[in-house]
Amino acid sequence: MTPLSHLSSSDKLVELQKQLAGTHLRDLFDADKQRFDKYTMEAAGLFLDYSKNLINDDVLASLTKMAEEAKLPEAIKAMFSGEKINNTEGRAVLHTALRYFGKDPVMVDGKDVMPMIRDTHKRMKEITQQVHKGEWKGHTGKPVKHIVNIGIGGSYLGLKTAINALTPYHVKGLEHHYVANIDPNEISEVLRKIDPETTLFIVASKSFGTLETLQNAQAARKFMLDQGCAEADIRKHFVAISTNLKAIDEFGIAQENTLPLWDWVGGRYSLWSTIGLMISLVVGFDNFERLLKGAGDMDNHFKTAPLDQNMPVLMGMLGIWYQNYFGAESHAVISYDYFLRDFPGHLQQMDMESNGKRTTLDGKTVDYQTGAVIWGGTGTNDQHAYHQLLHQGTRLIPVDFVAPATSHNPLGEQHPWLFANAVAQSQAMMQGKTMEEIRDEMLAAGVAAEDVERLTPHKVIPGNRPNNMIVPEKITPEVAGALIALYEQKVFVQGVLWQVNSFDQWGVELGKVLGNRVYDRITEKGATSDQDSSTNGLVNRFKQFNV
Ligand SMILES: O=P(O)(O)OC[C@H]1O[C@H](O)[C@H](O)[C@@H](O)[C@@H]1O
Repeated sequence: MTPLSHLSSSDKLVELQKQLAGTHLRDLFDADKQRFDKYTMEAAGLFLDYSKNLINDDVLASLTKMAEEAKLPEAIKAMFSGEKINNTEGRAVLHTALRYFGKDPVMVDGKDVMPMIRDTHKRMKEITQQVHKGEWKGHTGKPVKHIVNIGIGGSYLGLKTAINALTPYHVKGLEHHYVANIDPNEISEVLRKIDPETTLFIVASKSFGTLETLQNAQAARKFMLDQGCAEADIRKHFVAISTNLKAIDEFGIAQENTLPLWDWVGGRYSLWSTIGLMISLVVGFDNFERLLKGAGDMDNHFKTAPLDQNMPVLMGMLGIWYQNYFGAESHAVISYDYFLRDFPGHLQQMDMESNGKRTTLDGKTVDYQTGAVIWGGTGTNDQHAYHQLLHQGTRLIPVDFVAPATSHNPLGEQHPWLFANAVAQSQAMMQGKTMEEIRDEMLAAGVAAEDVERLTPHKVIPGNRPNNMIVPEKITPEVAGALIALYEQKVFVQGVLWQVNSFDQWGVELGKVLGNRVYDRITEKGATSDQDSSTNGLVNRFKQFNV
């Protein structure tokens, strides 16, 4: 347990944890038949059942009190109003402005950013329509049939998640591909599938300085030239998105094919920006706008709902309850929807790059745990893989199940079975199975008494494992937007309570710097001997096979 002792309301939570530690979720359900009615809520098309959490009214009241003490309402206001809350980079955090459709100005450094946002939406719509109508033509005059997003991290994970979530909305006749990794296998596979005459590459990079993206963009450019596209026609096949317009120019992408981005949009929060061009191309601009509107609805809820009826606040505070008061170390998100299969990967960057920090906003080292290890996957597949550990392992792993009530593909009884499995997993985690139940079941089935004794301990499932169920009616663009925004705001809530800057990522820099140094050693002649012995050895092994 690593309580947030910088907050005086934390003491009460320590006490409540001790009281609840001896209580089973089953008992909480038995004691209060209204538990479901009490601990469910709806916002922006998302229904949340948080009744299977180790909570009671006192816990919720104390968590709310702690959020107030941590000045969460003030922090929410500061973010939405464009204050420079990213204090290590001196930046505002305004991805929320990208999905704001109201009339009020949103000011950064004395300037309303809304007209710029509307201009770029217009531009995104134009590009999308040109491609869809076959007006955007390649160097041989053929319309675009393949679009390739070259980008990594925040310039890949979010847009891919949204695009796959919206599979039923994909426009016909366009193939979409992604190149993120510097591993040459990835781009080679994509280049093998596309037709150079009908391909449009989108180079998406906030900084336009990311190694992987620049190398892949150069490889794509070379491929086009090798395939007979003249240098002067390269512009017909490349669009670039970045804050760094100078670097785009140096790379050789025409200015008219460039979309801007702003430093107040964090990479992992950028799918709502021009980085989302790929989404607009794949699902159409109207559906992209619907995605933005859904996220905007969630923002509005987050901004206006009282803390104790606020979905991102509740989910954020419940996460803190388990990480800091029950000693949980990770948090799983499991979607019972094939189209949401990329969601956990996006959440990993969104959450772990945001709150994987150990220094408070004013430079002190924390004395409590911060960001949880986020992981997950797709049901029902994962039931046949790692759910064993969720049910009988030694660790407490809170889970969010995301399970839409209806499917875009109602095929026989498959969707009811899918949903039934989601609910059953949630119920099994909560209830477990007692020794008595197992014993009685086996005896009734005629199992020999000595086998009953031998097998019972293996079959006991402790239950009492907290979980949330998120049940939208269906994954529409609005719902997908609201769902992603829900988790973004949950991450924000936790960052405020943990007093960290959720919007920088200094930790990823060291690996990049050392990567350059190791690359220099790998490409220098002769044996390498000036690094630690492991680095020297590994570099020299590489050289042995690459003379
Ligand atoms: O969009 P880019 O500037 O190319 O950045 C891509 C990614 O690079 C870095 O690794 C950062 O840690 C990520 O936050 C970012 O999303």
